[in-house]
Amino acid sequence: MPPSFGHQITIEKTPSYAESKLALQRIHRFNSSIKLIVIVRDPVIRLQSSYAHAMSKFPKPNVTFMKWCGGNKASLIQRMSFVSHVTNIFNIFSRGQIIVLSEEALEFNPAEMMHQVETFLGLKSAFTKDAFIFNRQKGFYCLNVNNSRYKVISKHIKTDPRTGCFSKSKGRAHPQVDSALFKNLVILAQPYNEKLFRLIQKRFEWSNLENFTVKERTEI
Ligand SMILES: Nc1ncnc2c1ncn2[C@@H]1O[C@H](COP(=O)(O)OS(=O)(=O)O)[C@@H](OP(=O)(O)O)[C@H]1O
Repeated sequence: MPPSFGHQITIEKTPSYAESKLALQRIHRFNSSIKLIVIVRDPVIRLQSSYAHAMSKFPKPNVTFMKWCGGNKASLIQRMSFVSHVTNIFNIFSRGQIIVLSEEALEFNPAEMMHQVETFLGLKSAFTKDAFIFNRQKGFYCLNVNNSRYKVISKHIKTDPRTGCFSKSKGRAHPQVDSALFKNLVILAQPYNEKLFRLIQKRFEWSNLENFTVKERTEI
């Protein structure tokens, strides 16, 4: 951890820590009052995102999303279920130390989500609505480079200074998904989503059999 002054807080971002009980226990030993921000995502979209990530690192043109998912139900469930990881976090840390947020909230309402994070961390509010601007080409909210705080914010958050957007690796095109496969994935994920919602005592509007639609961004 880099040193920080009394008026600063240090933030560290390593998603894989959440998947390791040992890492969580070691973090607790390091600082038992640390605050944790857990961001989860619609698991079916998360799976598409993992595929896009894997293909960009090691391109395999013949490996379609369906092939990549494979027929191993247990392995798919393992990749789409977050509840066991979040249970570990809840068992090791007290509830007041943890905030569970969704990628969807970050993607579609970044100002509101940043406000929640600032409140949770006990910080003064810095991110107002006009700190963000929707970029049609990117398809995401980006930082508003014309906002008076952009200069300060951009010292800490790496974005393209012309657009205020994250790099190409954030917001990759997702694979087109066959609707039968999508439905099967939704069915597999749903019981684990419900367990997670019960644990965290809030719900996210993730793909389910009632609102069933294949969400596609762009074909790759
Ligand atoms: N504003 C904005 N700009 C760009 N990307 C955004 C934004 N808000 C949310 N997201 C989603 O964040 C996903 C990338 O998150 P991570 O940085 O944690 O992923 S990774 O480290 O690259 O694996 C990335 O996932 P993919 O779309 O699957 O690439 C985005 O969907």
